[in-house]
Amino acid sequence: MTQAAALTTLLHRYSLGVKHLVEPGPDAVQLQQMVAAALRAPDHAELVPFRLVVVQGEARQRLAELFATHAQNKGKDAEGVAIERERALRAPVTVAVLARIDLGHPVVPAHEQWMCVGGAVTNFLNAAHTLGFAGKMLSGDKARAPHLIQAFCEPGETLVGWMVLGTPTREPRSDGRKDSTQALRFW
Ligand SMILES: Cc1cc2nc3c(=O)[nH]c(=O)nc-3n(C[C@H](O)[C@H](O)[C@H](O)COP(=O)(O)O)c2cc1C
Repeated sequence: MTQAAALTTLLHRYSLGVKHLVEPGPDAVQLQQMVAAALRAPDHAELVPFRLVVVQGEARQRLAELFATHAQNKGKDAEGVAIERERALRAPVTVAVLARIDLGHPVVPAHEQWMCVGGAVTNFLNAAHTLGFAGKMLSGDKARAPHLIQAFCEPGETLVGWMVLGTPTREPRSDGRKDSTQALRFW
C-alpha cells in the first residue's frame, strides 16, 4: 500500500451500527491482526491497560440474554427486550473492551493509561476498516450494568463497552470529516 493509499484509508474510517453489518465478520487471523494494531497504540511504560474479549457464533446467544435482562431491568416492554436481544445477535462479531487502569502507578497517571485504551480501540477499528470491515464502538448504560460487568470483568477492570464488527452494507452518509482548524493550531 502506498503512503497516499494508507492515509486515504485512515481518513475514511467511519462507524456503522449493527443494522448495517452482515456476515462475514473478521476471522481469527484477522482478529489477531487487529489486536496487533491495537497493541501499537502509544503505551507509556508498556502497561497494556486493556483487554479485548471476542463474542461470536453461539456465544452471541449468551450476550443476547444479558442484554435482554438489562432491558427487562429497565422496565422495557417485550418489543424493547427483543430489540436489545437482537443487538447482540445481529453483529457477526462483538468485542468487549475492558480497561485495566492502575490508579496507583508510580509513573503513569490514569489519564495516560486511558489514552492508550482509546488509541487501542482506534487502531483496532482502523485495522478492521483496512481489512474491509466496518464497526462501531458502543457503550450506553449497559456498560454500567452489574450483571454485564460481572460477566466480562476481572477485579479492577472497567467495562468500557463493545465494538460491533462485520461487513458493511452501506457507505457512510457523509465522510464525517471535522474542521481541522479547531484541532490543530500553530503556536
Ligand atoms: C468509548 C466510546 C463509547 C461510545 N458509545 C457509543 C454509544 O453507546 N452509542 C453511540 O451511538 N455512539 C457511541 N460512541 C461513538 C461512536 O462509536 C462513533 O465514534 C460515533 O458515532 C462517530 O462516528 P464516526 O466514528 O463515524 O465518526 C462511542 C464512542 C466511544 C469512544
